[in-house]
Amino acid sequence: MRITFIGGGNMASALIGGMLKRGAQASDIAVVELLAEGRERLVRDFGVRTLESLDAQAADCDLLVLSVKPQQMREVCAGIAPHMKRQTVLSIAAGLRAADIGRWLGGHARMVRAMPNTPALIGQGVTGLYADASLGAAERAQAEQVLSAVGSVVWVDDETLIDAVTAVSGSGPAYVFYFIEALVRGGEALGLSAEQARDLAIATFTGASALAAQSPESPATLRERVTSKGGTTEAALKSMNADAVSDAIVRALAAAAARGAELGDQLGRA
Ligand SMILES: NC(=O)C1=CN([C@@H]2O[C@H](COP(=O)(O)OP(=O)(O)OC[C@H]3O[C@@H](n4cnc5c(N)ncnc54)[C@H](O)[C@@H]3O)[C@@H](O)[C@H]2O)C=CC1
Ligand SMILES: O=C(O)[C@@H]1CCC=N1
Repeated sequence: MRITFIGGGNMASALIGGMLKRGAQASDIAVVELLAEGRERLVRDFGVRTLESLDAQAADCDLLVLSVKPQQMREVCAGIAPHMKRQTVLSIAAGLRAADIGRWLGGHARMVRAMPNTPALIGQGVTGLYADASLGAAERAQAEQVLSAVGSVVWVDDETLIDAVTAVSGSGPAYVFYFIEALVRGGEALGLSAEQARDLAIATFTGASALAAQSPESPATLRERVTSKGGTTEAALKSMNADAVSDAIVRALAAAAARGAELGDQLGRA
């Protein structure tokens, strides 16, 4: 499958890096990237063909991945609309609806929306996928092939749920890093070195995540197992509950999903 990325930034690099690690051929991948330093990095890191703007050869691909910022998408689509034929188009942009992107591409119908996340870089991403019910199985499989090379995939059958996926797992790595940063800060405040606190915090996240993934028990039960009556964990969780940390996280996810819908409304109007 020949794939052309439009936009070679953070997320496209995570997808390309993951795909190459899983055996994809660099010669099957082209990347249109506006910035010269971005193109140099893509060639150096991945050995893929790079271009400043789409040419006929790169447009003649099986899958066109739109990986620019939502605010850049409409202008980008206007530039590639004359090249559109039967390619499947995969957008990873937050918020933007498939129908609006299809319209900007001159009435293109073969659209898939995906919301990946950055652990794709090490093959441990998770992606939510959506396509209109009218899209064929072969086109769905093309999109799924890219994303499943860099982690697991979850299809949703209602496009609004992509904003929920964005809130949970698209943005989610940032919350995890935020939590790790807080653990490190707390550990340092208690006298550990930065390095010790970092090692302990990251290993705890890795271990607890793996335990949650492998155990038949729910996260709530696993949490209870750590929490001895009258012990240290109980003291910490009481403090978190007093600060309504769980509710704050639920509100944060609602803010992320609302921002996705707002981006779709604002940018899609154009
Ligand atoms: N960073 C993340 O964790 C995730 C990002 N996304 C989505 O992925 C998309 C890209 O995000 P990032 O990679 O983080 O942004 P980024 O800013 O790192 O990458 C966008 C790239 O597109 C290039 N670009 C801009 N206009 C262009 C044009 N006309 N032609 C060619 N290239 C052009 C920019 O120079 C830049 O390198 C966004 O729509 C975002 O919503 C989705 C899931 C996760
Ligand atoms: O922050 C953003 O808008 C993008 C989408 C999900 C992760 N990064």
